[in-house]
Amino acid sequence: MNRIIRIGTRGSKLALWQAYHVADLLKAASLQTEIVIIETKGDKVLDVSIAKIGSKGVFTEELEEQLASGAIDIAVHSAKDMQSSLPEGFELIAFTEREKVNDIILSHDKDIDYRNADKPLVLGTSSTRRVATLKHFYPHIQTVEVRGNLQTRIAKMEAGLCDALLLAYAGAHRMGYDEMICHELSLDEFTPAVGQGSVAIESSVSLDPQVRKLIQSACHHEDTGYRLVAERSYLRVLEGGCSIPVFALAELEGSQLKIKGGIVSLDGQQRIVHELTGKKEEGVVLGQKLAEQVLQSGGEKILKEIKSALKK
Ligand SMILES: NCc1[nH]cc(CCC(=O)O)c1CC(=O)O
Repeated sequence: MNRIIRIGTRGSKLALWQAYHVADLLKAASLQTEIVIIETKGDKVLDVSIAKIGSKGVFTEELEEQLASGAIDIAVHSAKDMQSSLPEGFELIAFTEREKVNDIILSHDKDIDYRNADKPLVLGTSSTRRVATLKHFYPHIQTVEVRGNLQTRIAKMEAGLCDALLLAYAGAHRMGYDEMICHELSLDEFTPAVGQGSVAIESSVSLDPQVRKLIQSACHHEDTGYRLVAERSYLRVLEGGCSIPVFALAELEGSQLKIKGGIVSLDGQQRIVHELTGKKEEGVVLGQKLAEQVLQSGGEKILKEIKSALKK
């Protein structure tokens, strides 16, 4: 095909890494690509916490305008940052192969020992899931909010704001900071955010079906797809924006899909987790069932408390 696939992306280093990753996958399938950088509202308002501007679409709206006008064919995002329901007229057409899903602790100090309650530790993070999870399992750890891209966060840590950062492995790895990773956290305690570690490709529903198919066969990783469909179905029921500490991880065991997910209260006092297994093709239903179990066993009350706390 002679047509150039135009890839829209934000301009941050992580976003560009992801866009070039997708471009590489397309090129490997002999498709031509062009990268178009688009600034979003989320990139402009760096000093306000995302939980406060209202997370809905702050990093995606401008990209969607360009998708709708046909100026770009696809938009590339961290799958984790995508709302569970997209605005009408848009869809996720592919998920790239997921890498390690764990959260990690990143620091220059190799002696960080987060399990030792006698050793004071300040961790930088801006994820409510990570803060609440720390409060639950490691209440001795102090946290401080650190926003901005990874490079900015590391600079703030180096300036003394915190001893270490709590981040996704995927982002640290993509940005080339593997050597600063001092701990990989357990998936049972730090169950990741929905979609963590995969890159999502979004298009307008009116994208030429032939182009859509070519992009999917070049970029979509089937097993990752099964996992993310289930996790995103879970998230959709809980209406969890990125400011709500919900988590879910689906894993394949042969043709079976096992999904574990839950919610943790902001103060870390309550953490509800359930697990379900079913056929990998039934991810949507599994995710919904899991969400219902979590809601019925106390999750609903936690969710209400969180929503009213965030409004203040
Ligand atoms: N919330 C921001 C964000 N969105 C995607 C990643 C990393 C890549 C990924 O998790 O897929 C990160 C950084 C982080 O959570 O540490």
